[in-house]
Amino acid sequence: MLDVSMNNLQFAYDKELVLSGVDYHAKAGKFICFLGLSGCGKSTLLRLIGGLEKSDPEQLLVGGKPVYGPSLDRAMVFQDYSLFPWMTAGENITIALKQKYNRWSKHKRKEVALEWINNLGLDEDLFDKLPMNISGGQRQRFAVARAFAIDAPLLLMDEPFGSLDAVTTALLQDTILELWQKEKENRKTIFFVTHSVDEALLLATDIVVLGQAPSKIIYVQSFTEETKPKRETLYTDPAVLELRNRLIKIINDEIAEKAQRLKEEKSNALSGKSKGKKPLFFLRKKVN
Ligand SMILES: Nc1ncnc2c1ncn2[C@@H]1O[C@H](COP(=O)(O)OP(=O)(O)OP(=O)(O)O)[C@@H](O)[C@H]1O
Repeated sequence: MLDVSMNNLQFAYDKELVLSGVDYHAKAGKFICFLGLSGCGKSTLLRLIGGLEKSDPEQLLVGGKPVYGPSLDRAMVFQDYSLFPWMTAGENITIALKQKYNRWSKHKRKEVALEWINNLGLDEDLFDKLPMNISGGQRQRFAVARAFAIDAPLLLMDEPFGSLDAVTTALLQDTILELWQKEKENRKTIFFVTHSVDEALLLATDIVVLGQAPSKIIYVQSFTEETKPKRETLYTDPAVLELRNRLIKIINDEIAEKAQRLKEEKSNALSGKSKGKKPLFFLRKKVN
């Protein structure tokens, strides 16, 4: 179980400021879904937590410690390219197990991998196939199986079902929820990026909406076990319907505001009235 603290977290790619001061504390065992406009910095935030980008060590703490790089404590699942294409789907799991549990025998690694393949509803015959020879849904199941198999206390998922069909997505959403809920007191902390308000409503204990870049958090909605929306009542419960409308309005307002800002910037540029944009000096932080 790991908690995550973002303290005025700022980040820029070269001179492009993406996060302008994110303050958030995720308690261990929560399922946090990030929503926000395309380009607002959701994936960047996930990459920072995962240690794939470097932040100021004081601005981001995982389990109370600064993030200096990737770690087996933080498993990641991306929308695409989640598996190494040159290994079989099964080896993608066993290699991760070898890294995490280097004393385990080959037999034990395969046994645990097969157990997780079964947990994800996959046919064991797929173990020896290359990722290119199985379906997109099966690849994502293998990626999720790998993430759960190494038992990382923190799971980072970036639109993991974004390219899958609706039925496969629904099945995988239910599987993830079931696996996460099953752990009771020892639940993983999950950060999950999505564009779908419904997906966030279905999965999250906490929905966090980021504003347009350079972004900050503009809205947070937390649920208890009792108030957390269920699939059966996602489209009938008046409280959930009201919340869905509120979230959609927040996002639509951001879209309208961004469109207006871009229009003004374009018109200023055309009329030569550039406001003299201030240069941004928030460069990628170097951590040694
Ligand atoms: N490696 C990179 N180098 C430079 N700029 C980047 C890099 N990755 C992302 N960006 C820029 O940072 C901003 C935030 O990107 P990010 O992918 O975090 O947004 P997002 O909210 O996840 O978007 P989407 O919902 O479209 O996936 C964008 O303007 C993007 O162009």
